[in-house]
Amino acid sequence: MSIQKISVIGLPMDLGQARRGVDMGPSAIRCAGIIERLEHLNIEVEDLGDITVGRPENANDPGTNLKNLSLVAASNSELAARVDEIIESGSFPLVLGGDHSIAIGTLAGVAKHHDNVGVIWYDAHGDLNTEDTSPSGNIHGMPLAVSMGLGHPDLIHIHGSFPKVKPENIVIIGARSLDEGEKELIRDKGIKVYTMHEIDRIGMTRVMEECIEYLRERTDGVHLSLDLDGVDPADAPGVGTPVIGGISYRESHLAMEMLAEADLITSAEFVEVNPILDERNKTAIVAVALMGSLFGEKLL
Ligand SMILES: NC(=[NH2+])NCCC[C@H](N)C(=O)O
Ligand SMILES: [Mn+2]
Ligand SMILES: [Mn+2]
Repeated sequence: MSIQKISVIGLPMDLGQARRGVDMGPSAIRCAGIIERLEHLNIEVEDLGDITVGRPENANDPGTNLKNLSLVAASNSELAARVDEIIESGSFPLVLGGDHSIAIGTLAGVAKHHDNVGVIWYDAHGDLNTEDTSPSGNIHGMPLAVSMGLGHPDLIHIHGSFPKVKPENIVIIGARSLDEGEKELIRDKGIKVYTMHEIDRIGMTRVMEECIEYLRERTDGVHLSLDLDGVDPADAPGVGTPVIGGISYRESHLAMEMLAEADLITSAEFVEVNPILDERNKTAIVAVALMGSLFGEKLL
């Protein structure tokens, strides 16, 4: 089943982390031409605009070290409902962030439609912290744990019962910065991870072949959650938590083309584009090129 229609929706939220500006991500990605790019691919495209995000009155809710918990939770509930609606209508949800905490809402909306959803987490980080292990209190470091049902009740209960995703249905690609608690969780739950070591060692081609085969066997739909900081900061400098030694633009491009060929992905989000930290919108341009490839763009 190839994709007939894509619905683009933005969540311009920067409250899941400490560096302002990632709320301008959806706008930067539209400026880089995402809608026109997708329209060229003979797929019907609709742009649903952006979800409205509340203004933070004080950074911390009483009784928790999670920053902006109530606003992050509210925005994610709204996103979950919108993603749910998009899938219900037979369209493919393409979510533009925003910081990575928005994956909580996307996955909650997606999970409604699957018994066994798979996730590709393309990221320098694991985003597997809980309030007990987080070094920062930033919710963008937690969405994958939340989606497994681990974390604050206000987050794990968004849009339905938990867990949204089973640990054995997750593949992390590009990891090179993991906190101690995250490493423990990965070992504990047996989450499949291709760190930069494996990418260097066996190459992106084999990593993607293995990843595709692994998820095809066990899932009934696969969500791609692509954090632009998975890409090396030389190619994607406009991110709030850059980590050197990342996946190149070329390798990322290949990974997206292989996913397009595999016809495996059923929803996607591109997050953490921060135009304030960027160089002439380079990171948004990279994001748009990767989306083009994901949806089947070819040179010839
Ligand atoms: N989506 C991201 N960029 N996450 C970065 C997380 C960094 C760190 N592990 C933390 O918990 O704060
Ligand atoms: Mn990251
Ligand atoms: Mn991330």
